[in-house]
Formats: sequence, C-alpha cells, structure tokens
Amino acid sequence: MKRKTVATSTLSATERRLQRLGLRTPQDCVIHLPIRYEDETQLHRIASARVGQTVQLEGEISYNEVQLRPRRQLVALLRDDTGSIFLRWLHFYPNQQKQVSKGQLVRVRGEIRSGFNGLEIVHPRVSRAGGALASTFTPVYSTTDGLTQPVLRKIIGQALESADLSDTLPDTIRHRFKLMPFAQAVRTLHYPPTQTTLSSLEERSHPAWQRIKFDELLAQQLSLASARALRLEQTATPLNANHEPLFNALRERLPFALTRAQERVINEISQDLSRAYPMHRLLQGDVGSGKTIVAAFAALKAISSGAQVAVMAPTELLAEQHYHKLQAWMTPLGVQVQWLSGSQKSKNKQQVLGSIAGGETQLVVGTQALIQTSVEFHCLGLVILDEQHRFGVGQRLALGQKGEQQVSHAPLLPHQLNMSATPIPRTLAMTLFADLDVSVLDELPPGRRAVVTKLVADSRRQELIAHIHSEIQKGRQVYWVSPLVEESEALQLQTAVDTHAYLQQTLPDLSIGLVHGRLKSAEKTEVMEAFRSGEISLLVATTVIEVGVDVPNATLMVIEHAERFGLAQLHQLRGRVGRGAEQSVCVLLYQPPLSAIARQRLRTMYETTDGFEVARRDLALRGPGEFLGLRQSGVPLLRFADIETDTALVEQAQSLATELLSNARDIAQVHLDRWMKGKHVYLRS
Ligand SMILES: Nc1ncnc2c1ncn2[C@@H]1O[C@H](COP(=O)(O)OP(=O)(O)OP(=O)(O)O)[C@@H](O)[C@H]1O
Repeated sequence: MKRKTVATSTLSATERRLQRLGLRTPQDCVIHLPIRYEDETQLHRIASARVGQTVQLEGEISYNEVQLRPRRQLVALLRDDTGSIFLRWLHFYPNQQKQVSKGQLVRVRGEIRSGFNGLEIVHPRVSRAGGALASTFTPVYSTTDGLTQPVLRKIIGQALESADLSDTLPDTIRHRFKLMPFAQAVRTLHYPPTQTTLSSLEERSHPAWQRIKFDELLAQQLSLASARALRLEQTATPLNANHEPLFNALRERLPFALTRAQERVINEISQDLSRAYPMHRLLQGDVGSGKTIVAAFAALKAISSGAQVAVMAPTELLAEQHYHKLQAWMTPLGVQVQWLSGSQKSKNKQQVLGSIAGGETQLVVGTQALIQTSVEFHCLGLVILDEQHRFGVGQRLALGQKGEQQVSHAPLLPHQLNMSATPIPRTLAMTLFADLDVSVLDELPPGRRAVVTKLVADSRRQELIAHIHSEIQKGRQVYWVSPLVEESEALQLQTAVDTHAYLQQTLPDLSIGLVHGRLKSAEKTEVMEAFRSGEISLLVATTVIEVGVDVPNATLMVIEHAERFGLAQLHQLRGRVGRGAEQSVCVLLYQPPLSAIARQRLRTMYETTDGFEVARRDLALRGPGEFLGLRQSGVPLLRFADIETDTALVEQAQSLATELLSNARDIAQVHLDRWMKGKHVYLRS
C-alpha cells in the first residue's frame, strides 16, 4: 500500500494528535483497538448499585451545595424511586454547578465508591436525562491530550467505512484455524454487540481478539522467517576442511570430557559452518554450563579451514577472561591468538591490527570495539558474540548488517554465533529469535552440586562475617557483591569502597580485594588474577563480576541488599559460585521490609537454581518488554498478543508462516503490508 506523506506543518491539530498516536491512515485507525469498554446500554437503579461497579443512573437532583470543608467541593444528591446517592466534584466549573442544580433531571455515569456519608460517585459524567441508550458497548481508546473519546470514536467509525477491510487470509486458511473474518473482528471490537460478554472483550479471549492476535503474530513470524530466508540466500565461505586433527589435539589437552550436550552443540555448529550461507545461531546455556569450550571448538572448526575468528564480549573484563582461556587452550595447538582492546597502547595495537590484516592472527578476542572500529581482516570466517542480548536484542539485525559493512574487506559474509547465559523461555525465543537457529546446552558438567541459597536479614550481618572468616580458613574463597545503587554510579562505587574498608577493618587478617567498573582495565585484571591465584581470599565487587567470571574455588557469595537486584541479575551473580566440585552457598542479604515483588524474587532464588525456571518466573513478573530490556531497544513489541498466554496462537502462526513462505508468498506479502506498517518488510519473490 502506498502511504501518503504529509508535511507536518500542513496538518490540522487533530491530525497532529492522531499522528502522536501513530495513526496516519484509515488502516492504522482500524487497528487502534479499544483498551476497555463501558456499558451505556442500560440504566441502573440506585438501590442496586454496588461499590466498584460502573453505573449509569437517572434521577432528579434533590440537593446541591458548594462545601468549603474539608476542602472546597461541589456536592449534589441524586434521587430515583429506589434511593439516593451523593455526587461529588473536587474541581468544578460554574456550568457544572448549574447542570446539577436542584430539580434537574439528569443521567450520570461513574464508579460507585463508599464515601463518608454513604455511597457516592466522584466526578461523574452528567448529561440530560431521557437520551437514547447506546445500542452497543462503548469502546474506550488510548488517546492523547486534546483528543476526546467521542472525537476519536467518530474518526475510527469513519475509518471503518473507508479502509480496506478485505481479508488477508483466504477462507480455507481461516476455516482451518477457526478464525473470524478480519472485517467482522474489527467491527466487533469497535462496536461490540450487546450479546457479547464484556469480560471476554476485556480479557481478550473473544474470537474477535483471537483473530487480531493471530494476525499480529503471523506478521511477526513472517518478517522473522523472511529475515531468515534472506540469510539463506546470502553466501558465506563454507568452512568444511578436516577439523579432526585440531579437535583431537584440544580434546587431549582438556582436563575433562565434554558433556553430551556440548558434543551435540559442537556438532550442530560444525555443520552450520560447513554450509555456504551464513550461520546465525544462538547458543543458550545456563550459568556454568560450559559455553566457552563450545566456542573454542567452533573457532577451531573455522581455523582448520583457514578462516579467522573474532570473539567479542560486552565488557573488557569478560573479553579478557575469554582471551586468557582461549589462549591457554589454543596457543599450545599452534593457533595465533591476539587481544585487541580500546585501552591498548597504540604501538602494540598497530602491531595487532597489522597481523590481523595480514592473516597471521587466527583468533582475535576483544570488546565490541572489534567490529565498530575499522579493523581489517584478512579472511574473517566466524564472529562469536558473547552475551549478545546485552548489546540489545533489537540491534541484532542492525549488527548483522554492520558486520557486513565493517568486514567488507572479507570477500564473503562471516558466520555468526551468539552466546547467551540468560535462558530465554521457549515461547519468547520463538517469537523473538525465529530468525535464528537455537542450540541449548541443557546439561551441566558432571559433579556440579546445586548452589544452596540462603536468605539472611541484614541484622545477622555479624554472624555472616564470622562465617566468611571460617570458610576462608578452610581454604575457600568468597565474593561479596556490594549493593546496586541505581540512581548514581558514583554512589555505587562509594558503597563498594566503604564495604571493602569495613570488611578489611573487621577481618584484618584476611587479604581482601576490590573490583569495580571504574578501575583501569589493567588494575581489574590484576585484582582478578590475584583472586584467581588465591592471593586474595575475599573479593568485594560491584556487578562487574556479573557475567562470565569463572573462579571454581570460590564457594561462597554474599549479595548485599539483594532486594535491589533483578532476578536475571541475581541468577547470573549466583552463577559465579558452584563452578567446582565443592558445595557452594549464595547468601542473599536483605534489608526488611521487602516489597511484594522483591519478596517474590528472593523466594524464586531460594526455590530454584534452574535458569530456565528463573527466567520463566522473571518473565511472568516483568513481562517480555522488561525481561530482555527490549523496551529500551526499540524492538516493536506485540500490541495485542501476549506470548505468555497465547502460546497456542504463537505456534499456529509460526506453522502458517512457514507454509505461506514456501507456497503462498503473495498472501504473505499482503498480510505483511497490512501489519508491518512503515517497516517495509518485503519478501523476495
Ligand atoms: N564438560 C565439562 N566438564 C567439566 N568442567 C567443564 C566442562 N565444560 C566446562 N567446564 C568448566 O566449567 C566452568 C564453566 O564453564 P564456562 O565458563 O564455559 O561456562 P559458561 O557457560 O560460559 O558459564 P557463564 O555463562 O556462567 O560464564 C569452567 O571452569 C570450565 O572449564
């Protein structure tokens, strides 16, 4: 559909307001659906009105007064032949006062409350008595300043007359999925006939809503599937040389055997890499499931075929840790591994850049700067992104394109492996990552014991400190995570410094380290190294240690003010212990009183150590938008469907999307045109 673009200056005030709501065409107005409904089809009697009910009453005003105490307000009494009820306005205009003068016959509408003198309605809507009653439930729309409900209703009514309401889905498909025709669905939702039940409309279980939700999900699945289809048409270098010599060499050097899940995923990745179109795979694994070694094998597969590999992590701390691990594994195999960071000295950096461009470097590890700065690769075959969602899931497609531009020196597109330690519930993965292939490491290395989580009130801090001391004397190491101070980074830093000073004073015989985001990269590395080697036994840290930090001898973690952290963050932090064979403990130190949501979070942490279960509850508590930080990243969220409750619809939409893309692309395109307004998602024919 062609879209008329109108210069903003020539728009009327109403049009500008409509634009603020994202309503530019009649088609947009048609799917600006009500957020709730009002029942103006009948009149209620005063005697049967109940608190909390929204009613429409008719009667005579028997009393009216402007009271001055406890504050200035207009009070009136409405009487019908069953009883009387107070009406009250805290702000009012003179004509309102006239409207409810004694003896007036009026119709009022509003919610019944229990007031000081009995039942009352505060700020009721008033009109003259005796008007016609509505024949359908009255829709209420989300709106913007200056655009009243009646005006918006009228505009939407006109749009329903002029917009194209023809069905995007043929009858055969509609019948198969038991879907109401589109035109009937939108008409029902804007003008619900009185025989529909209001609750089915408001809870969005009505068949009309089912149709709209299905359409929305179908459009989403089509656009993701078409992104995926596009990728399959692109070309990448197939990395299919014999990898066995390098794989075997690494296997022999490892002090452990790979888990079955690791073997399976390495196999999936190896197959992807040998294909002639770019891999886009998401590797999901709970904390400590051993993703890094999988990444190492993926890198070896690429390197065996003569390609270069770039590994990127969101923070220097994490990137550096990957560097150390990968270097320790790879260098003995004769692989050239390099480190590239923003803070590197320029001379050293030039050398590294030179060896990347010359092809001597086979594996380079760094932060995202690796792809942002114009690093020239000789032959980049694989990009491994750790904790990709931290770069913003919404930027995923953009990042893919950037990869394409930035590494344009590479003759073909590189393969891409994304690793995430935030388990993503299945339905969410289906709706958000349908353009990716997903591998799950669903098995922890053997011998791991689930971390025991304890909830400890802050009043028992001294007891806890004594316990830390005795643990350390047994040769264990301990993390103390200082509280999150969201309002100010400086304050958070100060808290960490204070905590460190306090613990050092209380436990003078221990060597206590401090790591936080403001330390220079080299200083951070030094502290982490000292902790890893056991020189430091207690490490006070901010959330910089949240992801990836791996010190298996650390068996106790204290998270101070645990009630301030989100579930995903608590789970990640807790994942820093329980990485060796010893029993680990995570103490969530909290400051009562707890808010209801904080209590639920702490209870979840206490009840489960399974990342997928934590994620599921997190999703239920926060909703998908907050869950992955999507609200900030600008990903279009679903407006109507709810992936938690509409699982069945998600699955149906996904299967239909696959079917349409393979044998009815014209239908798919028409559907996308209607739903993906302005996003210009075009299918290739
Ligand atoms: N199959 C295995 N058997 C025993 N230990 C393993 C196995 N695989 C990995 N490990 C070890 O388990 C620890 C965790 O591995 P790794 O750091 O790769 O986990 P991860 O999945 O990246 O976790 P996180 O996301 O929490 O950082 C490391 O010390 C690693 O050497």
